[in-house]
Amino acid sequence: MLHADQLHLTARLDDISFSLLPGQVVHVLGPNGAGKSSLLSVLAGLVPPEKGAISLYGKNLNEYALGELAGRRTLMEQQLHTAFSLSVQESLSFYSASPDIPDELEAALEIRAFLSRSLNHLSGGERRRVQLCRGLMQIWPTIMRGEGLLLLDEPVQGLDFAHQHKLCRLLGSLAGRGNMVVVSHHQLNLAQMYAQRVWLMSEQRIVADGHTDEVLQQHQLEEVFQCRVRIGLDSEQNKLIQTYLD
Ligand SMILES: Nc1ncnc2c1ncn2[C@@H]1O[C@H](COP(=O)(O)OP(=O)(O)OP(=O)(O)O)[C@@H](O)[C@H]1O
Repeated sequence: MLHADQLHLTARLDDISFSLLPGQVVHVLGPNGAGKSSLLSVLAGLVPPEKGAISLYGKNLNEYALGELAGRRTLMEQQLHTAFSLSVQESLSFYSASPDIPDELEAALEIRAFLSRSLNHLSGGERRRVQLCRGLMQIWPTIMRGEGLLLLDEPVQGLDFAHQHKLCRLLGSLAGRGNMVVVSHHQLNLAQMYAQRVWLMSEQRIVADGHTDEVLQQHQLEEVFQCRVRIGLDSEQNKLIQTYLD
């Protein structure tokens, strides 16, 4: 269980409280600058909150040794770092004791085909898939026990549609084992399809926290995103969210 109480981080996050239960998938939505990345960094223990406390499985985040935390939670950051000219295989080996990509990860991310290639010679979407694989392999034994905290900042950025869906299904399946997943992005329809819970952020606060259907409502989305929203049904009666400007 992840519990955050009255977080406050100088001008970047304000008075945020929640509890996240094992097995939950939360999608974090909000306009640019709303505080999504800041929140994920704080939950990862990379940035201490100025006020308030976060506990992970009953223990305060700041009481975890760095190595213990690195085996318990993973944070996939928005930026793709490719400063070194490493091969994909070398890059994975920095993060995981085992060199083998678990079959479940390969099925969703499909990176074995370019293991020997340099990270710098991959496309943006391919690099993103490697980055995801690396982050998940970092805590794979914990994920297998269903005790991981997965914090993913805009992981679908750059992925083609099939890989966006494969990733969302993978995250659902990992949550099904008991892992907690917090994923930020800007795709309302992915949240509609795959989130169990949505945190809608605006101006460094969570302004709505609840079941996907409760949060993804026209008036609420229009207010937060300052954009017109139309929610309809497709031919198979699935909800479809469209955004537009007048
Ligand atoms: N390192 C930093 N130091 C100070 N302020 C920062 C820093 N990083 C971000 N900010 C500011 O904090 C606020 C929240 O930024 P954050 O990156 O968390 O937003 P976000 O919701 O992830 O946005 P986006 O959708 O653009 O990724 C913004 O006003 C931003 O300018």
